[in-house]
Amino acid sequence: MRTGEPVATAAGPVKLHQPHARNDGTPLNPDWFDAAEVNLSAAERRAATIGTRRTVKKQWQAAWLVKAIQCIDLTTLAGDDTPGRVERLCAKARHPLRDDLVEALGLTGRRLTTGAVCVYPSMVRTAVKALDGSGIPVASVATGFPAGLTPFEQRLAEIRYAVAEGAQEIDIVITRAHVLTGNWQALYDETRLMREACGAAHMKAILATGELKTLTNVYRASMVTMMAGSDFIKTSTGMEGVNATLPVSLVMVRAIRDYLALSGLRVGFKPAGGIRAAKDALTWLFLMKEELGRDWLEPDLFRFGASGLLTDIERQIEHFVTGRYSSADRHGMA
Ligand SMILES: O=C[C@H](O)COP(=O)(O)O
Repeated sequence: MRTGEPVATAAGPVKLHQPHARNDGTPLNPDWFDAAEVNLSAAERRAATIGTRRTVKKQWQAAWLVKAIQCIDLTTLAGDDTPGRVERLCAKARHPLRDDLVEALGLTGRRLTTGAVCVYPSMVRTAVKALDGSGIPVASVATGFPAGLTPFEQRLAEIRYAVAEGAQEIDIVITRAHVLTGNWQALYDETRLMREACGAAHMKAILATGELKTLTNVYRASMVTMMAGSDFIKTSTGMEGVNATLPVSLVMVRAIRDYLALSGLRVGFKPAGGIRAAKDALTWLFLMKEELGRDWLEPDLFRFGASGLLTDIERQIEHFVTGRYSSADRHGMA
């Protein structure tokens, strides 16, 4: 490649994070989802074509990968998280690519960061301090993540705590039982109260789709949590047996499209859990572009929840720039 040539134009220019208007929700409208039935094999067939319909190579691929970096919620959610690990993660979020790669991509002097850093509530303060002045928001999981089965008042208190510590985004988990028993009113009411507890912080609702049994349940839960005011809907905690998949993502983005058509309100999407390959990240970006359009390729409406994805993206960009792969352990994360 010719070095120094700006690549970040194929999927659009590198833009500053611009939060979109919030989703204030609507009343619970069962008419919007009661009759919905999702055909599993049709969803699987359509999902299987997404990665095959478009191939991007060389500088175009590098540009899409830069876009993917900007949309990552760089995550650590492990029992052995330490302040030191969170600080290293934040340093990586500020500076996701090595200087020589940034220069070769022609992006020197441009702001290139991940979309956010995502941590447990007790790590929010450390992350906020480490990201000071960077403009990178801290996202906190809350509400008894990952199972979401602590007493409800404690779940709300956890949201308030994370917000008070400085989190600008809260990733809540829903009560799966409400979906599995079809108690949409309870799901709506709980999610509304969580949204209230978030205050000015944007709320992402984690559906834990691997535990919802059917794609029809995924569609209905998506609609109800959007009506309750979720700013994003998110596939998974990363801790379920099955996490982000393309068929589930397709159903959720179609729900976002339907909700937009019915309410006029835009909701973001966050696939999370098990997304580690740069190639897979590209497939998700293509899905967003095809199903929802260009606006859903920006961090205000699209995020990857991922702990390891950046490692592979950096390797692929290094390969594009130098023609060689280095081993993954050269791209330390946390
Ligand atoms: O929300 C983010 C997920 O927990 C990340 O999952 P991952 O570690 O499989 O990338």
